[in-house]
Amino acid sequence: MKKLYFIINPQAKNGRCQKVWRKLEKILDEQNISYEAFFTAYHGHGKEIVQLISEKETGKKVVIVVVGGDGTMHEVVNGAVVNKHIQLAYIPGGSGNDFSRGFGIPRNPVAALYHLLRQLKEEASLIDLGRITNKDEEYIYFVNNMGVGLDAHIARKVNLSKIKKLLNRVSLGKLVYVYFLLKSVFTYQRSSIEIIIDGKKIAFDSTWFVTVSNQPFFGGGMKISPNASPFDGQLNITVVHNLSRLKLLFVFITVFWGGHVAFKEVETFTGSEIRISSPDSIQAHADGEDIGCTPLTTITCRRFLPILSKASGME
Ligand SMILES: Nc1ncnc2c1ncn2[C@@H]1O[C@H](COP(=O)(O)OP(=O)(O)OP(=O)(O)O)[C@@H](O)[C@H]1O
Repeated sequence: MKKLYFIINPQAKNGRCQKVWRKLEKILDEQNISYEAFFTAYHGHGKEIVQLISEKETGKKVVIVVVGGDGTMHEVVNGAVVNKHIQLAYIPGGSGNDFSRGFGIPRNPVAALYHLLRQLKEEASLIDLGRITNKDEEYIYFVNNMGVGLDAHIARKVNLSKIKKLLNRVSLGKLVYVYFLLKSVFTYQRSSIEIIIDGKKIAFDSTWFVTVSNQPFFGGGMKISPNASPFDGQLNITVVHNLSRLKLLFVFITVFWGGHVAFKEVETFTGSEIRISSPDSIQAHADGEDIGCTPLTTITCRRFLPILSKASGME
């Protein structure tokens, strides 16, 4: 049996993840499953805990299970990439949980735990990751998506918001992205952006955002990139530009089923190296976490991270 570690963000979903963990802990204890649990205490701690586990278990195969949201998964992924003997798994405990949508993991945390326990006996699947190089030449990996423009602006607002707490309390946490979109749509300043995809330069005026996806979902269930797959060695780029504020709202409704890609103002591309720059620096995010501003270069890291999940529809 592989050694099992849990990294729990007790603050995910505004503290409701603690309740989720208590349920999971009870099942693990009832089934006499041996594990160790660590709790994140601050932003960035998830990555540090992975390093700690890795030093303790040098060279041994271990499974690290994230119990939290996409932000915690992002931190753990960034710790795990340098330790090839670590396999990752995920139990949704956050507000958005797009990782579980994109990787076929049950949305119910208890069902996700049983799913994981079954997967422990199986081989892990190697998935693609995106790797961003920022202007300080630092690497930032993402598992879901990265973006520049309005999506990063909203991600920052969401992370700092009090309304998220309120919505989580009535189990509507994933609507927080919708709330901030509605708030930002009439004030956000669009920009010119230049993208170079595998050497081919494309310039866009009046751009709302550019999203680079490894899997289809963003922002708590929006199907921003319906064709993205973490197994194809490619990243999927979505550019929304030259669109009036009112029409953006209309197009936005269709993003929940991926219908937005039919609009002429929504352009999609695929590539394995994407350079994004702009005359003024524009906010960027990776997996919903603030990562500074443009210019940025993103590449695909093909079949880079072992993940324990093999739901139907996945390779
Ligand atoms: N103990 C802690 N106190 C405060 N913030 C923390 C703590 N542990 C982790 N964090 C930070 O909380 C942020 C949000 O965490 P996470 O994404 O897991 O939950 P969420 O926002 O509820 O879910 P989602 O991202 O799926 O919407 C992350 O940036 C993470 O670094």
